[in-house]
Amino acid sequence: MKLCIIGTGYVGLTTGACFAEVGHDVTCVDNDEAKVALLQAGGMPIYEPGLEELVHKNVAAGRLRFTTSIAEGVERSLVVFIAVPTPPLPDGSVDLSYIEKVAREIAGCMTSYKVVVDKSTVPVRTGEKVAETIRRYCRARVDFDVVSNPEFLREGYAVEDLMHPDRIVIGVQSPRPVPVMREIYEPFRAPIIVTDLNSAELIKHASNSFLALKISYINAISILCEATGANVQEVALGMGMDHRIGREFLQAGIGFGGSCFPKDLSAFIKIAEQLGYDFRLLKEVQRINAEQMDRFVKKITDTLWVLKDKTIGVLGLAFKQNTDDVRMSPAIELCRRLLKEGARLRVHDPKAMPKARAVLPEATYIEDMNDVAEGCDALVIATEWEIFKKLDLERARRVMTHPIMFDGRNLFDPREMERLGWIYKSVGR
Ligand SMILES: NC(=O)c1ccc[n+]([C@@H]2O[C@H](COP(=O)([O-])OP(=O)(O)OC[C@H]3O[C@@H](n4cnc5c(N)ncnc54)[C@H](O)[C@@H]3O)[C@@H](O)[C@H]2O)c1
Ligand SMILES: O=c1ccn([C@@H]2O[C@H](COP(=O)(O)OP(=O)(O)O[C@H]3O[C@H](CO)[C@@H](O)[C@H](O)[C@H]3O)[C@@H](O)[C@H]2O)c(=O)[nH]1
Repeated sequence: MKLCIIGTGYVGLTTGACFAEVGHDVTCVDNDEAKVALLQAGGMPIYEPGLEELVHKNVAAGRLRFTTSIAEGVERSLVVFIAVPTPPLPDGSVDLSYIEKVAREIAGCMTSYKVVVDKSTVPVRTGEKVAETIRRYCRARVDFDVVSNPEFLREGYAVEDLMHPDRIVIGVQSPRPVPVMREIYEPFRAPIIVTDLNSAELIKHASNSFLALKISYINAISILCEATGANVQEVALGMGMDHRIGREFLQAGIGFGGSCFPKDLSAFIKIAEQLGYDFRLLKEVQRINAEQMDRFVKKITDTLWVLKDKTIGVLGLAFKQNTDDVRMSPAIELCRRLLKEGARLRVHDPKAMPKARAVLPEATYIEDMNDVAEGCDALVIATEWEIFKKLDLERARRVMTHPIMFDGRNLFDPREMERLGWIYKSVGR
């Protein structure tokens, strides 16, 4: 099937590569000329495990190409996916100007029937607006369908999630585009659910908000664990073994971040408000998340007292492991808080240092994680990278002024750390 994806970011690029991998003919469009030139030259704008090989392989096979021209992509394809940003406005609502602009541009160059599929995360009722806009701006007066097909991939695991999705959601206004959408997804052998447009849009915001709720829930439980000497990881394990609860998204830590949860939560609260419902449950999820960071910073200041002129080593800058993405990263937020208190920072991340330098220029960037501890008054673990578990703890202890570690992601075993001579503080244990 001939597909066009408008917006070649995390979602557009990874989705485009996976569609090509299963045999579709894919044109990825982006208005960022530098990004398109980089991709055309064989470069990669993001780090995502397995993506580079997939892109190169499918470009070489002639199934995947990059362009800055929406007209070219639309002309060539039957199905046009929209994967542009839907960033937050200052009041928490969604900036839909990217979606509206692209809808107008698609309409302007349609000369035959198209299925226009929204993959960006949007407020309920956006699809209806997209359909209205296309109808209004389509000079050729051709027929079209609008579909909502939300994306559930996780950064760092995007290829895996796209190739083996839990489910595919297809929201439609009529049955007409359903066979085409089924044909696109047939090679992925995943359950497909067909809903109305509004339900599909709600599924995305409701899912992300529920996952964020799960994290805030376990973070709240971590407070009770600290107050009683219980261990939040054992509590999470015991809860999660009930299949109705599930083990995932019960990792206590310094809170959730990233380009999705914080903005989607604010958006959903705003959408609910506009629909006449005060979603207090989700406001509490936000509050717990913010307080989790406050509590962790307090843990550091309570132990180190004055941070001015102290040197702190921070391991992790990405908003989670396996990615170089630092958008709304709790690790970056933590670094800013420590800098504000006057601390000097020595920082390291396996993949995110180039992107972090742009938003956190004040820190000293260290190439080898085992060199970070040199001369530090404390070490902080801010991102859950597995590789940090291999840190040379003996060497770190020797080169620090004091062997103190604040583990915001519970990577180490508290008893083992004490045995090794560390003052070790983690979350909920
Ligand atoms: N990042 C994720 O893990 C993820 C997962 C699921 C859903 N989403 C949603 O998908 C959407 C895209 O997110 P992302 O992380 O891929 O964003 P991104 O910023 O990485 O990529 C968006 C791309 O769209 C391009 N763009 C903007 N306006 C354009 C236009 N008029 N024409 C052509 N290209 C244009 C930008 O240059 C950019 O390359 C958002 O709604 C997001 O909430 C993101
Ligand atoms: O038990 C957990 C799980 C995650 N996190 C944090 O939560 C944030 C988000 O993690 P994750 O959900 O794995 O990453 P994203 O790539 O942002 O993916 C989420 O947001 C995407 C964009 O909407 C959705 O497609 C995905 O389904 C949804 O998981 C990160 O800061 C994690 O450190 C925790 O603190 N504890």
